[in-house]
Amino acid sequence: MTAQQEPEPQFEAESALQELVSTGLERLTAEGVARRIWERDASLWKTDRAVQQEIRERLGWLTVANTMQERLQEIEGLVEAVRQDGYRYAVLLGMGGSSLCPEVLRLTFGVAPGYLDLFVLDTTDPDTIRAVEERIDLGKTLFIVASKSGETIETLSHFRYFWQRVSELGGEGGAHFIAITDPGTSLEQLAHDHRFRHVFANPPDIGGRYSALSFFGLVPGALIGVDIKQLLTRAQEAMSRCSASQPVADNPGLRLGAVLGALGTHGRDKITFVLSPAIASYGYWVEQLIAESTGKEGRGLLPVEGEALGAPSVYGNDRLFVYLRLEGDDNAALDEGLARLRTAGQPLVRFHLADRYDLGAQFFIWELATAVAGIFLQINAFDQPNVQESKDNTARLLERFRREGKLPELEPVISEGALRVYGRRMGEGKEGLDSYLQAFLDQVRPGDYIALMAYVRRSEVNESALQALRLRLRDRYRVATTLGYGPRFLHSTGQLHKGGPNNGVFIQITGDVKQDVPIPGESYTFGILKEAQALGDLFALSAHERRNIRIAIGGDLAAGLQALAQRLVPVEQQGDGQPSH
Ligand SMILES: O=P(O)(O)OC[C@H]1O[C@](O)(CO)[C@@H](O)[C@@H]1O
Repeated sequence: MTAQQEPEPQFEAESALQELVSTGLERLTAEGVARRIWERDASLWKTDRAVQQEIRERLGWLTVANTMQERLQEIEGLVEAVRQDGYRYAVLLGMGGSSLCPEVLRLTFGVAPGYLDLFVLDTTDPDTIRAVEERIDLGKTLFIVASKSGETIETLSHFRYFWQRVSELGGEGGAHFIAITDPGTSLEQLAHDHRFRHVFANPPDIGGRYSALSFFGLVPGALIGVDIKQLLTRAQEAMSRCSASQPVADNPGLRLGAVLGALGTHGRDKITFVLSPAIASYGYWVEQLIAESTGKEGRGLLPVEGEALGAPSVYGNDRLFVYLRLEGDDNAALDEGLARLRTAGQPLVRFHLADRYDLGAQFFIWELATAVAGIFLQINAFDQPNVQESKDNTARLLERFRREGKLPELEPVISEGALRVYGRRMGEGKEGLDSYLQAFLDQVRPGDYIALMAYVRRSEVNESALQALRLRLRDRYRVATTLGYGPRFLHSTGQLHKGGPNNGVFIQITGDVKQDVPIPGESYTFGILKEAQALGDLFALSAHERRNIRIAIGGDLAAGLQALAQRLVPVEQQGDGQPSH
């Protein structure tokens, strides 16, 4: 069969890897996995009865596209009403699964004429909150409070802040707010108490990261003018291609799941996304899906998103590349870079997207494939047990702040210029900044990954400095790298960091807050909350004996990041893998 005739996704690899996947597909066929998934047979993942019950309550994503086709009127009614009332902006307050699909839609489709411009607020960074506020007109802004559980601290803090700001305008504050949440949550109650304009009660049998095609993705999408009916239709087409009546070999979700599962359990566990520029943000969503679903019980797949393509020499044999190629986009450099990687023997999965609405199909296919990969990994792909640890640490730290008026201050192991480093002592002769950082990075082994966790504003300047640092580390150590912004990544790769295999090397980066923002009704500010989250996560990483350091940059962040890149990977140590574009 040629690559063209092969059903999607196409999988290109050496014969040994092809065989692993064929064996995986045979297993899926023999065990009737397609049928059992649609029958919601939770024994596919776990034997424990209680866990099976929990899993059954998380499989609503399988058919939610059908359910939502029936609920379009409710969404359209809201959109028409707010447009008529002159609203021009929407700000989504939400984390992880409650925010990532809306962000992908905004970045992929833009804003249609006459619709609302959408800002997604998924951080406690005070500078970012102020920056969003500066770009909107409060009187013409609709706030979307999105939380499945209704309990998420970031989201509730944002609500308090913006509720107060809107109240200062006078008039009916509730007209500026809608909620998306599960039935019966405290957020639903809060919305009623504050007379929100509307509450979308989401089907409760869907976990956050599987909720793209539910109200969580669709309401914000409709507000910016995305044709959500079309998005759902593409998802439904994918659902029928993945139905139990299809041969497994033609089922894109199962095929992809078999590739992820079979290769992932044989050392190729760094799923490296290469995305056409117009759909590059899809990586944010799929990163959470894979990391939070699979990273637990010491196992897991690492999604690598946003890492620019490099020369073959910078990659180890732990990668699986995935190319989502959007027809008509600027793909030349990616085509070429990937052709070189194929020649070098790297395995590759390809999907062709005819247009941007094909993302509707991709949402569904990746949800199914991730669930199937979970069968290979023998984990529950629908919980996130280790996220709670960081949250609990943060709650304890905030309690202490309430009592004592301050957070604990860590003692730096090194303080040099604008950089302060916190971590374990590295032994004699490693007391200087360079020797210490070198000793820390000397722990990196093939098959590891380096995670940059930056508690700074996601501005263009910071992003390009951090991406440059990331590539320097990859090219020097030839390992996969990730870049996450805190606290956003806590709801994405954060689960895998603590619950997955102990092959991560973690660098937490913090910067000074320019101007803090209060949280009404609390003694702590957003700045304190962010610091408590950063510390809480650091403690959780240490409790799991993960290799970690914190680097605090004082003063000018851009200059500090540049200095840091040079100290972590001095020019003379830089690798040879120049990015191919
Ligand atoms: O929608 P919620 O309940 O606010 O949760 C937000 C995110 O937090 C998590 O529960 C944990 O990180 C994610 O699974 C979820 O997407």
